[in-house]
Order: sequence, then structure tokens, then C-alpha cells
Amino acid sequence: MNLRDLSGTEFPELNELLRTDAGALDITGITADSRKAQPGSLFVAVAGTKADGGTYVQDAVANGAIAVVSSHAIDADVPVLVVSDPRLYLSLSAARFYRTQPETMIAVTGTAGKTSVASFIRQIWTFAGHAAAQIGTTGVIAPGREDYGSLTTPDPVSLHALLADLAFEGVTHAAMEASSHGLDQRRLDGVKLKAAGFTNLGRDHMDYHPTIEDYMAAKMRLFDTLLPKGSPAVIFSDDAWSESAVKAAMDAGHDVRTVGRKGDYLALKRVEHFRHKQMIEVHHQGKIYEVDIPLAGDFQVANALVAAGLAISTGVEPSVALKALEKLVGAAGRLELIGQTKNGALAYVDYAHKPDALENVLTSVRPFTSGRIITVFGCGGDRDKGKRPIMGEVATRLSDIVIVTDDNPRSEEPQTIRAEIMAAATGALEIADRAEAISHAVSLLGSGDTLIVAGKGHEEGQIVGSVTLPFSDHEQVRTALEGLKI
Ligand SMILES: CC(=O)N[C@H]1[C@@H](OP(=O)(O)OP(=O)(O)OC[C@H]2O[C@@H](n3ccc(=O)[nH]c3=O)[C@H](O)[C@@H]2O)O[C@H](CO)[C@@H](O)[C@@H]1O[C@H](C)C(=O)N[C@@H](C)C(=O)N[C@H](CCC(=O)O)C(=O)O
Ligand SMILES: Nc1ncnc2c1ncn2[C@@H]1O[C@H](COP(=O)(O)OP(=O)(O)OP(=O)(O)O)[C@@H](O)[C@H]1O
Ligand SMILES: N[C@H](CCC[C@H](N)C(=O)O)C(=O)O
Ligand SMILES: [Mg+2]
Repeated sequence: MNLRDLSGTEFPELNELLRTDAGALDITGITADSRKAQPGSLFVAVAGTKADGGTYVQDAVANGAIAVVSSHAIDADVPVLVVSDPRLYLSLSAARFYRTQPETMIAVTGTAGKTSVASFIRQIWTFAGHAAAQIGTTGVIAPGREDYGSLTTPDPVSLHALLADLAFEGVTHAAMEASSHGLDQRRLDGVKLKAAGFTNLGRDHMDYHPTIEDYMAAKMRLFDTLLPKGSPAVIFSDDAWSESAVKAAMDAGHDVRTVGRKGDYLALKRVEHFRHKQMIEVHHQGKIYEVDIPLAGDFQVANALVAAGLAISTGVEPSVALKALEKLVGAAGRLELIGQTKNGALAYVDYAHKPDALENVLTSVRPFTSGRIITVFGCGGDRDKGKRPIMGEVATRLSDIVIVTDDNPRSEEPQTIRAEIMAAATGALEIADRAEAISHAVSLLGSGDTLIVAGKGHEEGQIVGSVTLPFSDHEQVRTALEGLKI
């Protein structure tokens, strides 16, 4: 594709340059990483958190890049396109370069629940007969494909290559997770959305966003900038930030549809909890539906309603969407029941790695726990340090026994991380080795107890320094359960 077509019309500052021979350059690839530049590539220099792409222009050109995009003039032997927002350019040009995306794309944002909602909406679409995909923290799941993921919202070049592949494979419907990093870094700006969803807002990523308002504003880019005006915006109604989200979506001129107890689109009227399922009564456009959701946890009801709202908003019959909820399978590692002991204690793996999520998960299991709640968790290194004592307090307040252990220490000293949690975790035990912490917790399980191993969910590794050691909470819990004599 030539540079003129690739650049589109969103950057009038390029018009003059693109009228020259530079506009006719045949671009054979796009990258923001000089190390991936090849002969014929366009190199987009973006300023990042660790490095400034601008310093790698010569490397990119040496690797074969034939044009460069930058936020400021740079001396180079190839044409330099100076644009106000290189990250936006990267996303829009990647979308044009890879051309196709599944026809019905939706994105969901919020501090907790994105992976679950993306999984649920994929399951509802599939139940309704569509070829559907989900893209997010747990990777890509689509017919015939299950790829393990790393980022929640992939970088724009990988994302658009993936969307084109999915469309080529026949996927017509895809649900994406929109992380605040992804939104802030314009990773989704080239995606053509049909609808968008919001779950909730809580403390997260305070290492990246200076204030919670800044964090919320990044999330709201989904509504105020990305979703085309007049599209359905499905918003969970019962969160402290719901009103702000509704306002942002209204101000942007969207068709706002609230779901939850205070919701008007899917109004939740009643919930009855059972051990592994919940019965809900939902009102939608004058009709009453009673649905059995085969998952534990109040928060799963919220996620199921956001997913059903998005499915209905993208053309699924309401009765079909709500029927599909009866068949839901939880996303991997999200309050996932791994097994039980002979004396009836339940062992779950959960991905709660932030205070609100931990609070929710521990509160959710209390109604069906006749014995004690035993919690094993840690906090990641090189991430928000402020959440550590908060999670320590939440865990000890809502559990009977807490074991503080390691969770991806990365470049930090593991004992320092544990100490920061322990400072507010009165009475907690500290066992550094996560496998040992899990087996000790399992050995304590008595009749009616519930074990929650939180923080790693679907993850398959423990990141120590820059090395990822194979590690799975699932496997450790399973092994420990098998080793029990009772
Ligand atoms: C903090 C953050 O979001 N970083 C992401 C960001 O990197 P960055 O722009 O800050 O990159 P940088 O390292 O400062 O480098 C700047 C630029 O120089 C380029 N460079 C660098 C070196 C070189 O030799 N040549 C070169 O061209 C880099 O390719 C980059 O374009 O953009 C990169 C490409 O898209 C991401 O891979 C990278 O994710 C890092 C690995 C990461 O850990 N991100 C996490 C925090 C993240 O994004 N998490 C969210 C939310 C998670 C959740 O709550 O679910 C997610 O969406 O996953
Ligand atoms: N609607 C919700 N409200 C509160 N907590 C939730 C909700 N949904 C999930 N959780 C909690 O958050 C954890 C992560 O859930 P999920 O993976 O669906 O969210 P996410 O937004 O994708 O998170 P991440 O940003 O870490 O990928 C769950 O394991 C559970 O503990
Ligand atoms: N994807 C998120 C969550 C990681 C969860 C936890 N296991 C940790 O390492 O902090 C991140 O990288 O911040
Ligand atoms: Mg996620």
C-alpha cells in the first residue's frame, strides 16, 4: 500500500509531503519497534515509558525502513512524516494496512470483569450461531484457535494483523478488552466498534495513572472518542462510577443502556444464591426472564448482564441471549472451582490482584462457606506499590486464615513486597514459596471451608527477575488436593 493511502485523511499536516514522491512509496510493513523493521517498512517512532522511539530512527532505517513517522522533525535519509500524535497514526495506518476486521466488533472496559465479559459475550454469540472470538488477557479464543496471551489489549500492529486473520478465518463477531493502558496508548483507535461496555472502576494501575480521575478519563476514551456517535453503550448501573460513565456516554451522544439493579435496559430484580449457581430475575422491555447462571459470585451476575446487554445490542434476540447465560462457563482462572476435598471444602483459583476484586471475590464466597475462608495471595513487583497494604487489610478482614506469598516479584525483592502486604495483614502467615503456600493452605482445609488462591488466575508462569519460571496455580492446587489423605 502506498504511503499516501496508508496515511488517510486524519492528518492534514501531511498533505504537502504526501503530494510529493514520498506519497507513492510502497510500504510493505508497519512497526513501532526498530528491531522489527524490514526493507520496505514504515517506522513509527513513539515516546514510551522506558524509551523514546525517536532515538531508534537510524536503527530502523539501517534495518530497511523507507519512511519514518515522528512527533517532531528528525534528521534521516528517508522521508519523515511529522504528526501530532504518532500513536494514533500507528493505529489508524495499521487498520488500513491490514484492511479487514470482523464485522461486529465490541470492546469492554472497566477495572474488573473485562475478561469475563469478553468470554461471556463470545459464548452468547456462539450460542446464537455466530462465529465469534474474544481477545484479551487470557489470549485469543476463536473457532479452532486458542492462543495464550500477554497484553490485555494487544499493540495496534499485532491487533490489526490478528483481526484480519480472524476475519479471513470466518469470524464475524469479536469482543475485545480495552485496558486503560491500551486506551491511553491509542491501541484500539483503528477498531471499528459497533458497541461498547463498562463494568466498574476501582483502584488499579496507580503506577501509570497519576490520579483515579486520570484513570477514569483514559477508560472513558472508549465512549468519548472511539465509539461512533449514536452506538449502544452498555453500562453496569450499580458501581460508584456508573453515573460518571453514563454521563460520558450520554455527552458523546450514545444510546446508553444500563444493566443491573438500577438498570433500565436489563433490570435485575432478584438474585438467589446456591452453592455453585445463582438464579436471577431480569426485566427487559416489559418481559420477565428467570435465568439460572451456573457460576458462583455476585460479580459474575454483573458481568453476565453486561455481556447479555452487549449481545442484544448487536442483534441477538433477548430470549436467546438470556437463555445462553444458563450455559456459561467461567473464564479461565476467574473464581474457577478446581476441586474439593472429601470433607467438602472447595478450592478456587481467582485472578483478583487488586483490592476491589479481592474484596468482591471474598465477599462472594462467604454466603456458601459454612466453615472458614482461607486465602493465599501476593502482589506483583514493578506494579502499584500502594495496593499492597490495602490488599493485606482486605484479605485479613474478609478471611479466617491468610497466607501471604509471592506473585511475579519481577525486578523487586520478594521479601520487601511481602513485608509491605504484611504491614496491614494482622495475623497473616508468610510463606515465600507459592507452591508451598498453596499446599499448606490445602492441608488446612476442613469441612465447609473455602480456599481462594488469588492473583494469578490463568497465568502459567512466575516472573522472578527477568525470568519466567513455569508455574500454575491450577496445577499446584490440583496436586495438593491429590496429595490429601482425606
Ligand atoms: C507501560 C506500557 O504499557 N508499556 C507498553 C508500551 O511500551 P512503551 O511504549 O512504553 O515502550 P518503551 O519500551 O518505552 O519503548 C518506546 C518505543 O521505543 C521502541 N524501541 C525500543 C527499543 C529499541 O531498540 N527500538 C525501538 O524501536 C519500542 O518498540 C517502543 O515503540 O507499548 C508496548 C507496545 O505496545 C507494550 O509492549 C508495552 O507493554 C509492556 C510490556 C507492559 O508490561 N504493559 C502492561 C503494563 C500493560 O500494557 N498492561 C495493560 C493492562 C493489564 C490489565 O490490567 O489487564 C494491558 O493492556 O495489557
Ligand atoms: N464485575 C466485577 N466486579 C468486581 N470484581 C470482579 C468483577 N469481575 C471479575 N472480578 C474479579 O476480578 C478478577 C479478574 O476478573 P476479569 O479477568 O474478568 O477482569 P479484568 O477486568 O479482565 O481484569 P484484568 O484487567 O486484570 O485483566 C476476577 O478473578 C474476580 O476476582
Ligand atoms: N496483567 C496485569 C495483571 C498481573 C497480575 C498479577 N499476577 C501480577 O503480576 O501483578 C499486569 O501485568 O499488571
Ligand atoms: Mg482482563
